[in-house]
This record gives sequence, C-alpha cells and structure tokens, in this order.
Amino acid sequence: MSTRVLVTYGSTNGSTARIAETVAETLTEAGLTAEALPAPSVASLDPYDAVIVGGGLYAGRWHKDARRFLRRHRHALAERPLWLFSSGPLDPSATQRNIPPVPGVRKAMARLDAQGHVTFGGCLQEGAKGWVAGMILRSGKGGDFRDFPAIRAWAADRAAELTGVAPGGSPATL
Ligand SMILES: Cc1cc2nc3c(=O)[nH]c(=O)nc-3n(C[C@H](O)[C@H](O)[C@H](O)COP(=O)(O)O)c2cc1C
Repeated sequence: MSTRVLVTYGSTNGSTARIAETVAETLTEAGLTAEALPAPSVASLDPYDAVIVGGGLYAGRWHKDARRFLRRHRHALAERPLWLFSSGPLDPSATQRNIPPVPGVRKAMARLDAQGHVTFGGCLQEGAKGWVAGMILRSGKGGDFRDFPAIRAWAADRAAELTGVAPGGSPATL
C-alpha cells in the first residue's frame, strides 16, 4: 500500500490552501496517497503515515489553525515524518534565498523533531479579509509571490524521501 500523506494548513485568504493542494497533487503524481485538508477539520492522524503542515504568516506568527494543529496532535506527530512550510513574504525574497522559520515554528520543529521547513512566497489580493490587509493592498504592496514550480519541486523532494526514489523516477543512490 502506498504511503498516506496528510497535507494540512492554516489559511485565512486561501493562498496557503492552494499551496497545500499543489503539494498534495505533486505527492499523488509521485505515487503516494495524499490529501490536502484545512487543519481544524482533521480529527485524527491515524489514517496517515506522514504529515506536512503549512501556515500563512501573520504578524510574525504562523496562522492560529496551524499552531493549534501542532498542539492538538503533538503526540501523533512525534511518531510520524513531519515537514512544515510557511507562506508569507509579499516580495520575491522567498524565491531568492532560504527564509528560516519564525521563532514559534522553529521551537515547534525542535519539539516535534520535524524533518524540515521551507518558506514560500505569499499572496495578498483584492478581497482579502481584514483592515490591515486592505491597508497593505492600498499601499500597493499586494500581489501573488507564490512560486509554483518551486513548490512542486519541494513536494517532489518530500515524495522522494518518503519513497526512497529520486524525483523523476530513478532509484535513489544512497
Ligand atoms: C495582517 C497581515 C499580516 C501579515 N504578516 C506577515 C508576516 O508577518 N510575515 C510575512 O512574511 N507575511 C505576512 N503577511 C502576508 C501573508 O502571510 C500572505 O498574504 C499569505 O499568503 C497569507 O496566507 P493565506 O492567504 O493562506 O491566509 C501578512 C498579511 C496580512 C494581511
């Protein structure tokens, strides 16, 4: 049976959700069984062998749904391969360099012995919730900075780690 991966997320305006769906699609293409679900809707990790958790960044913290997910499922998470991703920067910085996790996420990674973390660019567009979002948009700092080829490449690397097969299908040489 193929490895079952949960890709779950905390997202206010849907852009982190779309990243999670892209990750799940890429894992599925690589032969894994993967689904993307909003973090509050996940009752149990029993059906999954590995977990990827993503959170939008808000004022230097992970989205509260992603933080709560890590707390609620900490025991089950500690027993499974776990990767985290953040989505936030509203500029090309995440494509140009590695952006480390915010302090809360860094601490959670240590507690849960997570395998790794990546920061992807964020997205803020017309219709986003909240007055701060409106202010950012009015000041001309919105836009879509998600790099989908980079997101797919990161997910393909996770698939390779989980299956022991290098991206592209050739057996990993270890
Ligand atoms: C009120 C507000 C605060 C934000 N704070 C941060 C931040 O601290 N760091 C960051 O990189 N991006 C920040 N962003 C950008 C968001 O992380 C980005 O829009 C992200 O894609 C949102 O994800 P979501 O659409 O899944 O909610 C902020 C956006 C808003 C509206």
